[in-house]
Amino acid sequence: MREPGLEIDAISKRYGDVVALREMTFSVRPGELFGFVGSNGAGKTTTMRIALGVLSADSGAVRWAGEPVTHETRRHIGYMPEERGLYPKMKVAEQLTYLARLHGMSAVDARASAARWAERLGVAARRDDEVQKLSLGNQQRVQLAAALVHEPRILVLDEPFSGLDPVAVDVMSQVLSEKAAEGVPVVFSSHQLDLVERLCDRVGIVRSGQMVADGTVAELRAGGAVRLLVDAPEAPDGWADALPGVKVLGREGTVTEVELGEGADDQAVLRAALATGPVREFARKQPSLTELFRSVVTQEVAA
Ligand SMILES: Nc1ncnc2c1ncn2[C@@H]1O[C@H](COP(=O)(O)OP(=O)(O)OP(=O)(O)O)[C@@H](O)[C@H]1O
Repeated sequence: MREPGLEIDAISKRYGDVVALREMTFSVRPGELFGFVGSNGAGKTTTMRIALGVLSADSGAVRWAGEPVTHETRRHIGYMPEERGLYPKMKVAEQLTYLARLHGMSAVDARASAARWAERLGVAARRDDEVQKLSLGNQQRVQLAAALVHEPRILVLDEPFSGLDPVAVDVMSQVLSEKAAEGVPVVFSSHQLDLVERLCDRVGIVRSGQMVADGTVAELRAGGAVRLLVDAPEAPDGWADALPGVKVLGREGTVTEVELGEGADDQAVLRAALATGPVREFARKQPSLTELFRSVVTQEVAA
């Protein structure tokens, strides 16, 4: 049996009349990079805060390696809060060392770890500067160093990529992949879906406080509708409109994009295209994570 890792089991949470989470459920295995995506207000931050224990759930459980998460377990979680949490007037190295000490490291180990992570995240030259004097992107690098400095066994990061320049995005991506390769379960939220698609082993899409899709990008694709690209240069406008179960999504130049509904036949689309003249291309289109996400969010509006 595979190690269970971090399990979020049927967590519900209300803020007064607002239902923030409804039986939110997912798990992140050791060594897995899990992308947590959803619209604004879908419940990602609330879930992460509950996993960390800074907020309590109304019901449900958070487990690590099959056991309820305790105060002791939480010392081994590296957390990057959305609201960020650095002391503005403390110097970079001082702050990282302090946070490592707070998680139980010896003074010597804490200093060494602070220096190592400052170097790795490209802020070593600013080690003696107050955090408030750094640019926002550099503050964010320090924030990631703060989440990593005590060598956590679990990483929970709330929008770690927001506001970073492309070089910092690369550094952050590498660090997260390395941590996962060391066996750490890594969960992070992001609205940058191209990045999530590139980086993550698994993705969870949250809608209105519930996990509505959870799997590898390939698995999520398999659950979505089939789309076809048909390049038929002589086809008149509307050539595919009357085909049963077929929805025309658009046409660019000579290429028409269609979506196949329940019971629709791709061969019927091909025959209809050939009836108009030559067909230069007839292919299945792989939807991007952004397109999959949009279709889930659209279902929300339709529901
Ligand atoms: N302290 C609070 N008091 C009242 N309602 C809250 C509070 N915190 C969050 N909410 C509500 O709970 C819901 C979930 O919010 P949450 O911040 O978890 O979403 P999110 O997915 O992290 O959003 P975003 O992508 O915008 O950061 C929203 O409806 C939000 O307005």
